[in-house]
Amino acid sequence: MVAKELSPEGIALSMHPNKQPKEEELPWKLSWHLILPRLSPPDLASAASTCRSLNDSAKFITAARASDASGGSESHPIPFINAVDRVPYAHFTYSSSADAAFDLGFDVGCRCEGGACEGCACAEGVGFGLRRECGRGCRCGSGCGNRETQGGVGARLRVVRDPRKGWGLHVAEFVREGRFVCEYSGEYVTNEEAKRRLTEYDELMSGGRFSHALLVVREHLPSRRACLRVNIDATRIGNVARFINHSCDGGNLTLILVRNTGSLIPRLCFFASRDIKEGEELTFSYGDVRLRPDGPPCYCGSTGCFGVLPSEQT
Ligand SMILES: C[S@@+](CC[C@H](N)C(=O)[O-])C[C@H]1O[C@@H](n2cnc3c(N)ncnc32)[C@H](O)[C@@H]1O
Repeated sequence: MVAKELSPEGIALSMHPNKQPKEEELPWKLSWHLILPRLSPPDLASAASTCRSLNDSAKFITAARASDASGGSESHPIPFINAVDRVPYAHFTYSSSADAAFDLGFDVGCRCEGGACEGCACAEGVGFGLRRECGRGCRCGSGCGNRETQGGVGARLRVVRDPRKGWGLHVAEFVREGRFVCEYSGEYVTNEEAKRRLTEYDELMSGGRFSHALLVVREHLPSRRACLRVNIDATRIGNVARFINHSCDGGNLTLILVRNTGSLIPRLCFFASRDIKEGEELTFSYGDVRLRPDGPPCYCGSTGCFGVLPSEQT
């Protein structure tokens, strides 16, 4: 098989796996070293099979990706640990916080000076399961104490492979009850787009070896007559929260909607619902199994496990 590739300069290159060019015949070598880090795992493997130097670079890139799921975006590396099979890491585009495209603008916000936001209107809670934090338009600045969930993940974490559940997120330190752990970051999608994607993901999942990370959360408005549905898809773009597995007993995390002042849509944030020991897996409840009793099998291992993974009706 001959792979025809295009270097960034637009030079078409023919690479035959059985006829390797000499190193000095590779004027495009440098370009490849810029391209390789952007390739998906299958494309990286394919490029690695063409010559020794690319193979060495690909190994280096694989090791770097496996050493930190966040690619340097968080304050601590979040390594992939796999004692189960040979999958070195999961590939996705890292985004440490959800899209801020829903902000009302820079004019909305508190006027507190020097980060003293205790008791300011931005810090007032808005009900059970809801919190408010200062936003982009607030004068207090990034050092303000009312921005607990805005500095990336709140604990040391690692991504650990399980033979039946795939990757899972574990804590690498003790986490006290109530502490912020991480935001569920991803693409905000409309209800229609969420339904379309869920149908597509269902089909892919029926073929095995695919799992998605589209989370649907319903926020009941204070009147309780209406509810706002938030769909966040971390399947392609997201942060390490996409690795949090389900537990039928509710797990050790509480999902809280956090609304930044001036932002229309809340962010979804996980807090420890109890003390969590170092090495424990982080889990939460994906929802009600009764919505879809024919869902995939659940392997949460909790004593009250329903045997079925809750999933959204498509
Ligand atoms: C948001 S992802 C979690 C990360 C996922 N394990 C991975 O490897 O990327 C959700 C998927 O994880 C798997 N999963 C999560 N909790 C599970 C459980 N309790 N039992 C079995 N599979 C689970 C299912 O494949 C589900 O579709």
